[in-house]
Amino acid sequence: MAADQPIPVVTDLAGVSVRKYTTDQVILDGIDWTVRAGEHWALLGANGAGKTTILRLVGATMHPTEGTVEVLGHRLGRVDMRELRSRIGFVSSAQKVPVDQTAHTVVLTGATGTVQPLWRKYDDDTKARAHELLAELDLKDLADRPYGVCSGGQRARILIARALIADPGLLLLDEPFNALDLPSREDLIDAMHRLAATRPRLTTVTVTHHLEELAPNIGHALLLRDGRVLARGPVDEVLTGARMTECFGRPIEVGRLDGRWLARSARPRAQA
Ligand SMILES: Nc1ncnc2c1ncn2[C@@H]1O[C@H](COP(=O)(O)OP(=O)(O)OP(=O)(O)O)[C@@H](O)[C@H]1O
Repeated sequence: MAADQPIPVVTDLAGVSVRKYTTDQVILDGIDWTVRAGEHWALLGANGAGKTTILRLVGATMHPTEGTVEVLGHRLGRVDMRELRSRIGFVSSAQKVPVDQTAHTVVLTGATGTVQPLWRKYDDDTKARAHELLAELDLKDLADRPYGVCSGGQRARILIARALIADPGLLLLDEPFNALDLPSREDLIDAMHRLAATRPRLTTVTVTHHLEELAPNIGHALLLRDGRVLARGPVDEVLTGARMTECFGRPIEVGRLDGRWLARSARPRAQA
């Protein structure tokens, strides 16, 4: 891309609100947010702040009550949602995957966007590509291992390979670190960092609860509180102690070491 060309917008939310139909409860309120190609965003906020709901909007699985959502050049409400979804990669620790299928088969199902494999649709190139992605995610030796016996960290990386085989214009990760032990977490962070380095146009949005889970390639953050944007922009401006304290409603200290983040909640000391 020439230096003077504007960077394409991957998703844009303007004045977006989501309300629960039955009770009129406000879930998201007046969200404005733009993600451009090649950016990596973290979505942070307390439980119930609205992170997953934002992911569902940009993942084209729901419509806003008010405002506009554009994803990969299409406005929700004016596009075939299923077709749009086929261009968006989605990874969630809650994803349902048949446990008896091998890691290689699970990756292949990403090419058809199906839970079960559609064998007639996978040519030799696609099968080879699934092996390449497994290798890229350090899972080369697991190709024939049933998904159900893979560890949580291996499963997360299999699901990322599954999402990447469709060459998505946008990759969404909903709490991919959920229930991972420390080595698995670090392997996944390394994998995300490597993927970003080798794919300059890859665009990701990761919902997470912990700053320690942010890979060094995450350059932007959106902080949500009670369905509203508290801050958005480059991580250096957004992930400050003051902003995190406001976001989570208790004193939080933030530090950074070699591109990684540290956060801890400082309880006010009891008076002696
Ligand atoms: N389908 C729904 N029906 C009713 N309320 C909903 C629905 N989806 C979300 N909510 C409510 O909207 C709010 C935001 O939910 P959401 O799952 O987006 O938050 P979150 O930030 O992802 O939370 P967590 O960190 O706990 O996963 C919560 O109060 C939730 O109970």
